[in-house]
Amino acid sequence: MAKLPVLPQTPSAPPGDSHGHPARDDSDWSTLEGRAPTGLHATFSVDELEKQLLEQTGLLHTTLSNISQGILVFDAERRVILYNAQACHLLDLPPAFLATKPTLSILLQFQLQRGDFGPEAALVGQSAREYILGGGHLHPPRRFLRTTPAGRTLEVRTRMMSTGGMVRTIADITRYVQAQADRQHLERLSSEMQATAQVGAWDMDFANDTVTWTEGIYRILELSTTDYVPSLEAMRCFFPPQSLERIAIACDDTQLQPGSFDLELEMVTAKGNTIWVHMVGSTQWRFSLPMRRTAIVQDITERKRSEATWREDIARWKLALESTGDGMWDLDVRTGQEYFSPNLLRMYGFVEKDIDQSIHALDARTHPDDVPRMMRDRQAHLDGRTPVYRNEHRVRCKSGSWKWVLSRGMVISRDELGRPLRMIGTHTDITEHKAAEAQIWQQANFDTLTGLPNRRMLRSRLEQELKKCRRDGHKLTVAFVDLDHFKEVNDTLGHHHGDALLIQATQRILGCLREVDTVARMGGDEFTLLLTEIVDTRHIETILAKLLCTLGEAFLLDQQQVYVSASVGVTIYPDDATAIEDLFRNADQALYAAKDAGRNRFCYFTPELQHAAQRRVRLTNDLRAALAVEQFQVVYQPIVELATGHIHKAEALLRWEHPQRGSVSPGEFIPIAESSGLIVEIGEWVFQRALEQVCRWRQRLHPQFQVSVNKSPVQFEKVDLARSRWIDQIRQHGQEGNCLVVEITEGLLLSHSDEVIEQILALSDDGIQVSLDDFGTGYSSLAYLQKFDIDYIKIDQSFVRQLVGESTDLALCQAIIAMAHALNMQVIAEGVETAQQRDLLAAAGCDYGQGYLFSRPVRSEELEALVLRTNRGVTPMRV
Ligand SMILES: Nc1nc2c(ncn2[C@@H]2O[C@H](COP(=O)(O)O[C@H]3[C@@H](O)[C@H](n4cnc5c(=O)[nH]c(N)nc54)O[C@@H]3COP(=O)(O)O)[C@@H](O)[C@H]2O)c(=O)[nH]1
Repeated sequence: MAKLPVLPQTPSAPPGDSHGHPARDDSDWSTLEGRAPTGLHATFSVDELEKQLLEQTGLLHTTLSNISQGILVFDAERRVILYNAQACHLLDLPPAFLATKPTLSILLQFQLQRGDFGPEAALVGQSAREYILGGGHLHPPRRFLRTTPAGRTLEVRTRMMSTGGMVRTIADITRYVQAQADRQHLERLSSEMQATAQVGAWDMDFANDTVTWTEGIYRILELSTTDYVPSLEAMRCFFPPQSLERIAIACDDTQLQPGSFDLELEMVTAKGNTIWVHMVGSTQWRFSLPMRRTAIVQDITERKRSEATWREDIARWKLALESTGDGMWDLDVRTGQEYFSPNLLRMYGFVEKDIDQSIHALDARTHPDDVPRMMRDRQAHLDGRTPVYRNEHRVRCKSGSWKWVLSRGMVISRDELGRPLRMIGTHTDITEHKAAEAQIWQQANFDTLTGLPNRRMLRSRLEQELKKCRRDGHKLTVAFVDLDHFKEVNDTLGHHHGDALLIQATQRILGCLREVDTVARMGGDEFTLLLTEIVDTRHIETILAKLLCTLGEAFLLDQQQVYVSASVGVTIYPDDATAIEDLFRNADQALYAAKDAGRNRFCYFTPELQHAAQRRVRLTNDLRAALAVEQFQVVYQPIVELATGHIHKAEALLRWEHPQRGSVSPGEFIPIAESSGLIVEIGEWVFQRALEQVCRWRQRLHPQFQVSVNKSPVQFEKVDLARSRWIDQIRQHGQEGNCLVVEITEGLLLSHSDEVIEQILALSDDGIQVSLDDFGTGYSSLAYLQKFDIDYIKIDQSFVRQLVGESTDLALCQAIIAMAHALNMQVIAEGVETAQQRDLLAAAGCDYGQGYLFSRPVRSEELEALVLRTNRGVTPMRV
């Protein structure tokens, strides 16, 4: 601390001028400088006075050393005559420098050079910058602020003294300035926040009849902050009567005191606009009198407007939804209260009073089987996991009946945490739709005639059963059942009776099976059985034997007894195959084998059957190429007139010389050609060859020579209208229709197709004769044949083969011959291999014979030679 010189005393200080120049006032200093209290001169000696003075000087030292402000005292020449340590600290001046009593000018020079004021004294407040840069020669400002290079803010105050000197105080107001800045920042934030949130606050002091409100209220009420001073009375103008009434009830009701309030009110702004505010606050009461009321006010006009629009929208939606015929529901998710529209209530036969307006009302009427799924779906939507709620369930109506409804809905409002508040939706009556759906499902999966599962359902059941078998290691039997001769029944007795037979057959099949088994109708007369849980394969045989037995018994159709049998193909999982397609293919092959073996039996699938099937597939492929590469040949077998031994008829028979397999039997490839449809093209080719041949033979052998051509039923069914009719081609060759005989099978006659019947009759009209092949193996009666204009019937080989005197077969042959003749038909006996057969047949009056006895089927040249020989009187011989 510098030595303190004693300053001269002045009696009074002149007041400061009105321009802010420092006032001359040294009254404080007088105390500091140790002026003696009044009366001391009279009571104390000089020594005592000096002593007192020293004490006061010490006190002054101590005081100056300990105050927070820095002090610099200048004399009239502006020299530093007094300073304290705080001044050195705040101004960062070395005490030694001040001890030299520098003038103000030197001091400022020092500070300027050191950069204390920044370039161009930028760190000094505007009011003092000129003074500083002027080296302190100008009149000093009474107060200015400056920032130190270290970032502190100093407040510098200067007071002129009457002595001509001056006192300068320096205070560090950094913290004050910072706090000031923080406060301003907060105020700015608060103002912005109020503006953004459209919030304000007011405080009403009823005791002092004053109101204070924040800037936000000015904004909300569209008031200018400058020209409006709020008052309790004036505030009432902003509330319309209904709002004042509500305030009176909510805030001024003494029953509620001390009351907090939360109101949504209408207000009218200074510009006359009606707005909505949310007012939350409280009232302080004393002796039943309101003392003070504070409230936060938020402008919620926008929200109210959108709520109103939203309400209108909802109302419109409700109207629209109701007009669709759907029922509407509106659920308050938090309370569970639910509104049901008139349509919805009507849908279930209710009126409003019948049912609680609660979510539980319809939940309780929901079918118990549907509840878990419905709850899951609804919760998923409430939790925000699905965009919409959708569920189909049954609801019990007032009458007790059930209605299927499609319930759809959506959460339309959630709180700030995303929790659902409100959900609306509809109920659509889908009872009829469900019934139709069930019917469609039934039709898609079950056979309408028998009610049995159809092919599609069978596959699905089989998939299930195979899964179980895989899991449990069980075997499963797949059996294809085909009713033998069903087609004949259908064709002869009509579809109505065919249907009746199928229904009865179904009942019989079901009667042979166990609950666990499945029987499906695949279409027509084909059924499939799935025999599950078979431990011993002997059970399969027991079941199938029973099945064949029951299906072999007479069916009573409209008083008529009808007999059919069944052929069954059996395959076993997993022994034969594991895949569905393979099992089906196996069963089909086994069925084929059962039929091939004479029907009315069951056949197990064997690898050999598979090989045979594979062979059939290969033959089919080879057949396609056979015509083009000329692997076919037509051979002829004579048909001998039994009475004379003459030959003027022959049957054209097809032969296939396969390049690798050699000669393939027609018995093998004709069925393949039929099933593949190739028979149409092949048959046409045979017809062409036979026609060409008969033309030649009519010239060379006999003018009435006839060639028989086999025409498969498939050729009648798949008639190619683009091709010219056979009669046209015959005539083009200069022949008449009777040069050819068409051999048809009995089955074809049973067809009730008008087209087929027409074709058969057309043959006769064209003069082409018709021969009925394999007679006796089918169902046709001779009387029935009459209407088809049949010319010949060919007794099947099976009757001729065992033909001996007085046999049943002979009796049958005799009967057939007699009846045929009676009906004006001629008879050809097939398969005549012995002279005895020939003689018996001849004796029975049979017109013609065909068989190895006379000749095997031979090439045309050979037959020609044979005929020439024979007809010259040589007895026909075995070739
Ligand atoms: N749609 C067509 N079917 C045809 C055609 N060619 C032949 N077939 C049919 O194929 C079946 C087998 O015919 P195939 O092997 O030629 O046998 C015929 C004769 O060879 C045989 N036959 C004749 N005599 C005897 C005999 O004394 N013993 C004996 N075991 N077999 C004999 O009979 C078959 C005659 O058949 P069909 O008179 O037609 O009944 C057969 O069904 C043919 O019809 C063709 O071009 N188209």
